[in-house]
Amino acid sequence: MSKVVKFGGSSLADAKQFKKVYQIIKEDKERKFVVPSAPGKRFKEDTKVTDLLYKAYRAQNKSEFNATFEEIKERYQDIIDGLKLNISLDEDFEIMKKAFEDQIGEDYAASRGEYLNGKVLAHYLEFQFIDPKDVIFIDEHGNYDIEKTDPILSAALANVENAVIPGFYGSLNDGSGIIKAFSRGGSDVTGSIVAKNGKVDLYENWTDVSGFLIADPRIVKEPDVIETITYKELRELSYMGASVLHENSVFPVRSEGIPINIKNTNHPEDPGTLIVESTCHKPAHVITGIAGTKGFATVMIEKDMMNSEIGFGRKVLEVFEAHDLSFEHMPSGIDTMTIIVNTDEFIDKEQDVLAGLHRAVQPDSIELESDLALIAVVGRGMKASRGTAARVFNALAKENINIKMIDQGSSELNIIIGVRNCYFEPAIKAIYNEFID
Ligand SMILES: Nc1ncnc2c1ncn2[C@@H]1O[C@H](COP(=O)(O)OP(=O)(O)O)[C@@H](O)[C@H]1O
Ligand SMILES: N[C@@H](CC(=O)OP(=O)(O)O)C(=O)O
Repeated sequence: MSKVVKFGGSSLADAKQFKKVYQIIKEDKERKFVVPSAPGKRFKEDTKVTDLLYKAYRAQNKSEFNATFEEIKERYQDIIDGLKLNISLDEDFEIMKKAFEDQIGEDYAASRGEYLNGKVLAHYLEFQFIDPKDVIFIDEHGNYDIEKTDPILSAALANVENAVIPGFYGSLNDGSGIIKAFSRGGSDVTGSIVAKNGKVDLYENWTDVSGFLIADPRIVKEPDVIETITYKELRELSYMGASVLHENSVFPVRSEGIPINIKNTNHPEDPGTLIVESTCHKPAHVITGIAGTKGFATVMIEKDMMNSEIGFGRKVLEVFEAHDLSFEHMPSGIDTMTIIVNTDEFIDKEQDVLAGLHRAVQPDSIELESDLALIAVVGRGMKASRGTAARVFNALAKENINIKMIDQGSSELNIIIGVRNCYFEPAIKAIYNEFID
């Protein structure tokens, strides 16, 4: 049996956390490959190193740049000193400084957090260091290039006893050697790619909570841990905002049937959450989890007899496509069609989109609102039980929360509800209390 272990930024925030990580790795020889993130927050108001790197790269003047760069250097020096390691990152910082000044690329800048942490961790563990720029290839949209990566990465891991492979980045897949990062939280994806190509039996994802929780612990106080969850359920929850695991981490391991175990670095004895393809384990509750995100906008298009106009939906969606906008949901009535989009992506393009829609489908009216939060109630147990939607609606009605949108897929794995941003937290609490005693 062999394992990949990914440690998130919270698990590697300072020397004290590094020591826990060392202990965890050294007590189990099966923990062969280690994927570290950049140092995360040491306390609530702290800044993640990745955010400092973005800040340094975007600095408006020399003094802001110097101050931020020094802060980053200190974060690593504190770790090195705290662990009494005989390693210097001076040369790396010199190269970085020059590259930042030459504005070599934001992804390069962000990736240095994982690169440096990987170097320190590999030295501490006395494991081989593998730079993902040589073995992981990512396309321009931030997706990993399976064909290019898999043969190279699996060959690189085949004859290695132990290795540290930093998370979050690789090279652009066009042969240029340019550093390319995944989207935020992407070290989880690296862990999954390494698990697949290292042909391991288990992917352990170590973080600061004892597993995937039924709801966000920042909204619901001490929510129950989900013991077992399927890849499908997990993807729904992480896509909708459960940030503990990147939504794209599912794919590489899913094709190989490798389970993911979410574990707590601060409480390694806790069993955590097991994420599997399929399971006979009955879920503890009708719903497995609740997650959501604020910040969506609705574009409500009204036109009499819309229902009889063949091609109406296609023409509407083509306008969004032409403006490089993806849509989240599309509830519709006889004479109305609503497109739900991410407000941040939409806001700068809204007037162009409106003009495009008028040209494309000549609607009677278009109404915009930008105050929507989406909440997903997810559970493989929903298929077998009746009245789940009614319970969700009742719970919200009792709290006087108006539902602005409902979407239930025919897979019966999830119900998506739209509420105004201000009802986001109360709605999650109400649903949690309805289903979890
Ligand atoms: N459903 C959930 N279950 C567990 N944690 C969640 C959930 N939703 C949000 N979180 C948050 O995700 C955090 C862990 O993810 P993240 O900050 O990315 O950790 P790491 O630094 O280990 O990568 C938790 O501290 C918690 O606040
Ligand atoms: N450090 C990167 C990548 C990452 O996955 O970090 P973490 O494991 O701390 O979420 C980020 O902050 O986005």
